[in-house]
Order: sequence, then structure tokens, then C-alpha cells
Amino acid sequence: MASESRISQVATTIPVRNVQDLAAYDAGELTADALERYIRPDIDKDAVLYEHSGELPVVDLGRLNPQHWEEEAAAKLRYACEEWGFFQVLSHGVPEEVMVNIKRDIQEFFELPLDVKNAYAQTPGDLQGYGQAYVVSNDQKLDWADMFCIISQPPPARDMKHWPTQPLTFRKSLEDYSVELEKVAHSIVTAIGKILNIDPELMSDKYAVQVLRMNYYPPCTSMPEKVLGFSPHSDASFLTILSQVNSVEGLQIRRHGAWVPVKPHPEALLVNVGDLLEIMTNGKFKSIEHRVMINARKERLSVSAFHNPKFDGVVAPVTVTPTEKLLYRTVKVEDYIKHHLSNKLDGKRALDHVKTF
Ligand SMILES: O=C(O)CCC(=O)C(=O)O
Ligand SMILES: [Fe+2]
Repeated sequence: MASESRISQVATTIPVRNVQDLAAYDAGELTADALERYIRPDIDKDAVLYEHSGELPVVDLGRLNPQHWEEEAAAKLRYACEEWGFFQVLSHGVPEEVMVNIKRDIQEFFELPLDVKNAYAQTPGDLQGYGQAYVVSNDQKLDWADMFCIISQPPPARDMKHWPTQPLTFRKSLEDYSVELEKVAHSIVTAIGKILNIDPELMSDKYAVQVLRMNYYPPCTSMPEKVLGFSPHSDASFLTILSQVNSVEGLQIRRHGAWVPVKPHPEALLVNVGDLLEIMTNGKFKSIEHRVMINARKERLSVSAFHNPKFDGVVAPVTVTPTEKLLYRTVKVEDYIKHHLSNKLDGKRALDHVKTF
């Protein structure tokens, strides 16, 4: 594929820079030269189906707890995971205050001077193998985005040593958000286990590690329609919970060969099936490709919470009928994540690699 060779070529030969800085520096006069490496010739290859945005399934988590289980809601969750791989979750139980605080602090963090943010950077691999802490641009270096990651595990393993201390309330808001999202992940994974009749023991270690990635997509004044905030990819995670930090949209998901823009309900969390959950469900639940478009005038901010098994764990496909054919090999989480990071963001290549056919 022409775009593939172009990506590896560009990625290895041009040094990375912080795009927030680039956008601010060149505001109003971003030349074609400055933008060259971000231009995506293939961006318009597939149609964008705005008319389908309203169909993104909505799952009411309040109707999927063991005390209050409604079959209708369970059927909706199953449909969302099988047919869309992406859905919105309402009644998720995260207090409004926790949402307000994390959004405010992420916004303030990205407003800090670049050298202050860089001081929180860690070398690749520090996040127990899960990726870099502060990435000036994402790993493929072609995306119009800056990212900052932290890793969080439930106590006593939680280690906040590398978490930023600016703004002053950031550690607290990150911890509160992390704890709340752990609970949401637990509820969703438990409901999925029940729906698929999978032994809860098998599910329980699949979301032991949480990686929070904060994404900042600066406005692109020149040729925004030719630049991507985030290349098409599926997440290597088990389950991802995504939240828009401000109201600027841009996320699009792959559906029937086209792109469907996501317009989240203001109170909803967005949830997507990750590659490892697709593997575990032997392909029944779909880890869907998605990408982010950027805006000419407004910055977009979002925060992704990747819920993953421990790095030294394995994920094996679970079959529910004796005749069901195994579609995936058992994967070592470490190998899978490393493989995903090395091929990064080029469609579903990592997942294709572990198929049995
Ligand atoms: O910003 C977004 O909406 C998407 C981010 C994303 O796909 C990711 O962090 O994996
Ligand atoms: Fe993603």
C-alpha cells in the first residue's frame, strides 16, 4: 500500500515535534511545507456517513447490575459489542464533580509551557511496557495530536511517582477519575461475562491495569480537512472508556466500509471493545477501527482509559459451543502490546496477526 510505505518513510526520517507548539507558532500561516508530513492523501477514500451518527447504541448501565438486571438492556449491550464495537454508556455512576475536575485539570495541564510538560516525560517502556508517558506526537509522528499517558493500578500497586503535580489538583482528580473508571470497567466487564456465560474468574484479571491517555488535538488553521488527529487504529486494550474533555467532536468509527462520526450524549461515556476482548470472545465482539478528524479553529481534548490485563498475563479465546472453531490464538499480553505498538495505528494489522487462518 502506497500510504504504508510513505508512513514508515516519513516516520523514520523526520524528527518529531510538539504539534500544539507548531500550531501556536505558525497560527494563521501554516504553510504547505510545514504541514507536508501531516497531509493524508487517503483521507477521503471512504465515505463519511453523518446520517448514521444518531444510531450509535446507548447502553444503560443502571439496568445491568446484579441487583437490577434487565434482559432488554443486556440484549442492547450484546448488540452494541457484536455489531458496533462502540457504544455510549449512561447511568455510569461517575459523579459529576469527578468529571468536571478531571476535564478542568487536563485542559490546564495542556496549557502549561512545553518544557514544564516535558519534565513529566518518561522514557519509552517506563509504563510497564504499555507505552510512553509524554509523547510529543503519537508514535507514528504523523498525527496532529500530543498525548500524555499515566498508568494506574488499584492500591496497593498504584504508583503516582510519575503523575504530574501541575495543576495542583491534578493528582487528586486523576486518582478520583481512575478509581471511578475502574468501577465502570468492572461493571461492564461483569455484564459482558454474564451475557456470554463466561466464568467470572476468567474475566476478573482482564482489566487489572489502567492506562490513562490524555489527547490534545490543536486546531489546524490551514488544510484541516487533509490532516488527521489520530490515524485509523483499533485499541490493543481489553476495554477502552473514552471521554471528550471539551465539546469539540472529531471521533469517527469504521462501519460497513465507511466512517460514522460520533456525537456523544453530554452525559455519556464512550466505550469500545479492544483487540484483547475481541480475541477473548473468539471474534464475537468487535474491536473497531476509529480515527480522529481535526477542527480548523478549535482544539479538541479527550481522555482514553485503556483497561488491560497485566503485562505478563495471557488472553485465550473462549468458545461457548463445543463445535465452535477457534478464530484466534492465545496471546501473551506483552507480546501483543509490543506488536501493536511496533506496527502502530495501521488498521487492524496486530489483530490479523493472531488469527488462526
Ligand atoms: O480522541 C479520541 O476521541 C480518540 C482517542 C483514541 O482513539 C485513543 O486514545 O485510542
Ligand atoms: Fe483508540
